Amino acid sequence: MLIALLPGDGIGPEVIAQAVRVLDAAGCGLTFETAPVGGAAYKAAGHPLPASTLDLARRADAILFGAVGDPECDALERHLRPEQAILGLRKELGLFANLRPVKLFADLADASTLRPDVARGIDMVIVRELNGDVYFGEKAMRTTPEGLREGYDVMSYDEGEVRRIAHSGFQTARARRGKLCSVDKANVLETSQLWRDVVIEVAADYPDVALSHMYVDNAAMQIVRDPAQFDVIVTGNLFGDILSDLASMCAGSIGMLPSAALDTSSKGLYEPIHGSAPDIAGQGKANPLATILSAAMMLRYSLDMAEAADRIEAAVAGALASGARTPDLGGAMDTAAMGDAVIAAL
Ligand SMILES: NC(=O)c1ccc[n+]([C@@H]2O[C@H](COP(=O)([O-])OP(=O)(O)OC[C@H]3O[C@@H](n4cnc5c(N)ncnc54)[C@H](O)[C@@H]3O)[C@@H](O)[C@H]2O)c1
Ligand SMILES: CC(C)[C@H](C(=O)O)[C@@H](O)C(=O)O
Ligand SMILES: [Mg+2]
Repeated sequence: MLIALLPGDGIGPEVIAQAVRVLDAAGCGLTFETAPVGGAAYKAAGHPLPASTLDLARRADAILFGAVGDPECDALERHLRPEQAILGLRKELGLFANLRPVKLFADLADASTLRPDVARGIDMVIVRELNGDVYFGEKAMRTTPEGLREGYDVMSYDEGEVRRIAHSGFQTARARRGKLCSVDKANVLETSQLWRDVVIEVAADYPDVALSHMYVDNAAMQIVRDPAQFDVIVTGNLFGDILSDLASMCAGSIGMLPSAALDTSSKGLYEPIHGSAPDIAGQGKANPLATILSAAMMLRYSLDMAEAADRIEAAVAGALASGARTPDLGGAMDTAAMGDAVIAAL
């Protein structure tokens, strides 16, 4: 099995290195090919997503992605910025369904920003649409007739885009506790009204799943008030981006949340939900567990290696149970030492 390794920028290479060590230690027998992406690729090749990197991503059985984003690239034109690489990969490969599991490991209740009794209820998946929404609508800067600068980004979804992510949401819920909460802003946005209408239509195919709807502002509050009420959330690209960072702190740290970006085939891109964290890059402070858990998702969803995925997830739980903590979790362990702890638990 060929894995495209795209470490990217900042802490990306640091966390990817630990995931590769864990995959090797688990005896997965994978072949890795590495390619530059993001700011690193811009600096080396003049483009954040070089054709050779996209080609590797297309050839590989799965993609393991670190993070992109480099403050030195902030002044570039938008199409050359590092973040375009991850947006481009998701779009070019048609990876529209982003599964972001939010789970509290048994030993991490003390790291959650919620009271431990509330935090213990967290076990949900955020199913985030990845190929549409305000991310991919027409966008530009222009000057108004009054001479004012104006920026705009068009938010849109067509019903086909909503229907396919709704199916992902219902199928994810069906395989879990059978509860799906669709999150939108239908009280204000036409995009969201269409979203809600189509989700209700798709629900007819899933009579075994209990569907509810929630406005996104309320959802943000409810996730921190009582996360146990959620099984699966399905939502659009922007709302899912924001809610998943918010939910991560309920589970202890943004360094804990993995993700899978999937199409309808077995191909997938796996990445932590966090970014390149320039504030801690190069200091060994990054928590690699989100990336290690992303690698486990890759084994499960793309490589048909569920047993190895289970072992890696159990090893993460074991490392945490043994007291392993990076600084984001209130400890002092460095990135490689956390990798060591997972390998020891394996
Ligand atoms: N998928 C991606 O590649 C992705 C995702 C989010 C942000 N970004 C990019 O990353 C750059 C930085 O963005 P940001 O600061 O808003 O978000 P970020 O997720 O990089 O960091 C937010 C905060 O969380 C901390 N953090 C993140 N990951 C951590 C980890 N594994 N262990 C410990 N602490 C961790 C950081 O130190 C920082 O304080 C930007 O260029 C942004 O566009 C990329
Ligand atoms: C870097 C950025 C484009 C990206 C997004 O908004 O999707 C990130 O925040 C994420 O969550 O993967
Ligand atoms: Mg994000």
